[in-house]
Amino acid sequence: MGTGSWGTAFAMVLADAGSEVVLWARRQELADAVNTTHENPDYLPGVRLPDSVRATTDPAEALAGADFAVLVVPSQTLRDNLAAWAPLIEPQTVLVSLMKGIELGTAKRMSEVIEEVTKVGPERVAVVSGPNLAKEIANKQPAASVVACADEAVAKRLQAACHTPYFRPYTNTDVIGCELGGAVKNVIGLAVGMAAGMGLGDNTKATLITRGLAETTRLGEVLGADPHTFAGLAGMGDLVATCSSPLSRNNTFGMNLGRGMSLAETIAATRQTAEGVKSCESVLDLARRSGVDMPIVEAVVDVVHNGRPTQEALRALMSRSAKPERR
Ligand SMILES: NC(=O)c1ccc[n+]([C@@H]2O[C@H](COP(=O)([O-])OP(=O)(O)OC[C@H]3O[C@@H](n4cnc5c(N)ncnc54)[C@H](O)[C@@H]3O)[C@@H](O)[C@H]2O)c1
Ligand SMILES: O=P(O)(O)OC[C@H](O)CO
Repeated sequence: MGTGSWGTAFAMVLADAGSEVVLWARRQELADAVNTTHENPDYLPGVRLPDSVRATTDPAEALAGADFAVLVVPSQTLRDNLAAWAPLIEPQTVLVSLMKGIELGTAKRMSEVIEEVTKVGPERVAVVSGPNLAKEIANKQPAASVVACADEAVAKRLQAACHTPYFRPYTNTDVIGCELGGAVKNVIGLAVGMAAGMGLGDNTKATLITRGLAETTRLGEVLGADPHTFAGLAGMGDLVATCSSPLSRNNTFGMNLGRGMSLAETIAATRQTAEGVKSCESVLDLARRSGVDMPIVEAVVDVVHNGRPTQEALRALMSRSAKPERR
C-alpha cells in the first residue's frame, strides 16, 4: 500500500522471494506505467520490476486475499489512509509497517496507529526496519534488515517472504525498539546532514551519531524497548546508513539547511518523504511525555521549526553541562 521508492523496492524484494505482489498506487498513470513498462518511472526510474509485480489504484483489489499488507505511505497520512482501508483488510492478513516516523499530536509509533485504527492485535502487526536505502536495494546490493513482530512465528513467516540473495532479514520481537530506531535515526540524520553542510568533519559526525544513539537508547529503555536492539541493524545499522549516504533524504535535507538554504527553499528542493522533518517534533513530544532528555532532537526541532540558526544550535549543544558518558 504505497508505490513510492521504498514501497516499490520492497515489492521487488517480495516478488524475488516468490510472492505475487499487488502495489496500490494513488495515481492511475503510475499504476498504468508499472503494469505496462514494469518500471516505476517516478520513484525508481531504470529499475525493471519482476513480472509478478502489478499495480492498481483500487485498495480493495490490492488487499483481497493478501497474506501480508505492507503499509508504506508517509507516516503522517497513515491514520487517514487506514481509516479507508480497514474495512477491506481480511482476517488472515498480517499488517506490515515499513514506515519510519512518529505521529504528530499523539506521539504514537506506526504499529500503535495500525492497531488503534484497524483493531488488529499485535500478533498480526509487524515492522521491517534497517539500513535499507531503497535505491540500493532496488539495484540488488546486499543488505540486511530486521523483521519484528510480537509473535515470533509471524516474524519468521514474514522473514521467509522477504528473504532473497540480496536481502537478508533477521527476526526480532522488539517492535518498540525497531520502530524507535527507525524514527529517531531520521532526526539524527538531519543533524549530521546539517553538520556536514556547515563544513564540519568526521569527528563531529561521529559524535552526533554516537550521542544520537545514546539518546535513542535512553528513550527506548523508558518505553520498554530492549536496549540491545539499538546496537543492531534497526539501531546503529540504520543510523550509519542514513548519516553516511547522499541517498538519504533526511541527511540531504539537513545538509541543505547547514549550507544556509532557508527551510522553504529546502522543502521546495525535496520531492520525497523526509520523515524526520515532521517526526523531530513528535519524537521530542514523546521524549518530554516520557521524561527523557534528547538534546540533539531538541536542537533539530529548534533549527527546523523554530528558525534557530544551525551555528547557534550547535553552540548550545556544546555548552551543555559536563556529565559522565553513561547518563
Ligand atoms: N526510501 C527509502 O529508502 C526508505 C527506506 C526505508 C524506509 N522508508 C520509509 O518508508 C516510508 C515511505 O517512504 P518512501 O521513501 O517510499 O517515500 P516516497 O516519498 O518515495 O513515496 C511516498 C509514497 O506515499 C504516497 N503518498 C503521499 N501522500 C500520500 C497520502 N496522503 N496518502 C497516500 N499516499 C500518499 C506517494 O504517492 C508515494 O507513493 C517512510 O516512512 C520512510 O521513512 C523509506
Ligand atoms: O532517505 P531516508 O533518509 O528516508 O532514509 C532511507 C532509509 O530509512 C534508510 O534505511
